[in-house]
Amino acid sequence: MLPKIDFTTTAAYQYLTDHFISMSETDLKHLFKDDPERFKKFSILFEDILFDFSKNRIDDTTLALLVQLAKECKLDEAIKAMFKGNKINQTEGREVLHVALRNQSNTPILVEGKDVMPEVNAVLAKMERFSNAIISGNWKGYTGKPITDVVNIGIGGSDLGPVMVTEALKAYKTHLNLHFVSNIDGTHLAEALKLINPETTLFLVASKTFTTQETMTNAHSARAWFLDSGAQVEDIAKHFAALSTNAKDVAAFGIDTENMFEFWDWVGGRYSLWSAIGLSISLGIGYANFKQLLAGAHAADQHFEQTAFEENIPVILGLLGIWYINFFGAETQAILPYDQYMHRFAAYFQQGDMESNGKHVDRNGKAVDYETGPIIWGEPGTNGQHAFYQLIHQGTRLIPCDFIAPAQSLNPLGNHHPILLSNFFAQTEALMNGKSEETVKEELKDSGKSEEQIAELAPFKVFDGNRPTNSILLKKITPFSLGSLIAMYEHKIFVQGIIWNIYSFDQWGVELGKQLAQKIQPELATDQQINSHDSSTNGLINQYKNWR
Ligand SMILES: O=P(O)(O)OC[C@H]1O[C@@H](O)[C@@H](O)[C@@H](O)[C@@H]1O
Repeated sequence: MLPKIDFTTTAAYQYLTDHFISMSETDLKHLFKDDPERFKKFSILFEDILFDFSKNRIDDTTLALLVQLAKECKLDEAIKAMFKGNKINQTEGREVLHVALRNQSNTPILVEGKDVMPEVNAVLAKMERFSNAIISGNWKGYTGKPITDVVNIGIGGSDLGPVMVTEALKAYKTHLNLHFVSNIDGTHLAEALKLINPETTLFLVASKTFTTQETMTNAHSARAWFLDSGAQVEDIAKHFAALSTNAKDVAAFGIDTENMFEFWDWVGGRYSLWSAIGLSISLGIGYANFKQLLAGAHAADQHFEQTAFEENIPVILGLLGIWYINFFGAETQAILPYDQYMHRFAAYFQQGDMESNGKHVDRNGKAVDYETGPIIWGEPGTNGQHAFYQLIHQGTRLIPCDFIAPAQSLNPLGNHHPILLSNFFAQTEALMNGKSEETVKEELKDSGKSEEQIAELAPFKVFDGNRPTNSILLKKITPFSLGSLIAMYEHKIFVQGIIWNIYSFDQWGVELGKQLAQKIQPELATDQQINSHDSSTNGLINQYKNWR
């Protein structure tokens, strides 16, 4: 079981409350001037990842108090409980063991006394055989042609991870073309079907529960399209595979259980890209690269499990978030990858973070009186710079930002990469240092403006600075380094959930809308006017009926 401590009652929280008063007045650039060792002190090199957290509004005392907070909240105990396979997802009565999926050390991990590693390894071996057969062309479609296209049909955790990873690692792509269909909007499937040939397409029906309405509807439509093209029911075995925990419903759908890749209810949907849900990744970049992804995540798991909190990247990432959310009142967290391939990284962690920590009831079942999960958002640099950075630089809100960039480009084209990285370095510097009124006035004077014009324009051109950022510089985006990075962000979510005393691994908040949609669906079947809801919902439904 997890500890149930209200972090606002700890001694560290009280000290931090006092300490915050002085830190909120402190300017980051002065902290750098006062301490030449600051970068060295507040940065961590892990494998080929440099995590620089020195441009945060912290000093030695802040870090020590945040670490004390983690200790008082018994984070160490909670980490052990997760890795040991305790049922820490208490509201669903489940273990939380995505770490077992990438446990390359193969040390036994017990679920109710039984080692799960043999099962994990067996599914991985099956994924390897299957991936090799498809990629090599040995696996033939029903007319004897090799597979050229793979369509992953899944949503949420059964979609976002594979999409993000296969995009981020596109440079490692096999010859297979990947397509992802998630939305119930028929447009999503219809557009994918335009691009593929049933004779050479493999559909992966990815759903932990195998009951999700969007996925099952899309899967049935894909199956109907396949059969309409002239294929027979017995041909389905060559063109459909299932990634699921629900063998019964997979068989009922008509997918040969030989083509079922299993995982287990101790894998949360948003933590499942490491499981059979990652089959599209293995097909898209090859099994050897998929294995490297797991190895990178495992290295990060070991770092998280074994490193002192002061040197522990996920712990520090998590604590910095607590510092900004619960003391500075920050509401959002931007994730800004300076890598076009990582364009879905922020979207992926929107689910990872917001579905995990978007909770307002603590582990005692009581409503919390403090803020929990941040709003996660972001787009790749430099596009974001020309869109929303204005607000980050000069808006009224404090927005902690994570800047992520690879030192080596996978497409070294002319001088693109040095230009990209000069922007990466410049942005965190600009956010920290800002631009003083004095400098603004000097610049305006140099550009030939009159005294009057200078006085008029200057206020608009001042940057307060003192805006906090993390910089994560990777040597290169590889399957290994990406695996490590994702795992670190996963564990950051865990750290924050423990401190906020919430359950991070359930997602009851997604249910209500689903239930109501189930009720409304039959109401849309007739042209009869509806009056069973509030006047807004009735009005919208009735107008829809008039217009359809
Ligand atoms: O993988 P399945 O079971 O289709 O679930 C897909 C998604 O459904 C949502 O409602 C959430 O519960 C997500 O966590 C989950 O990833």
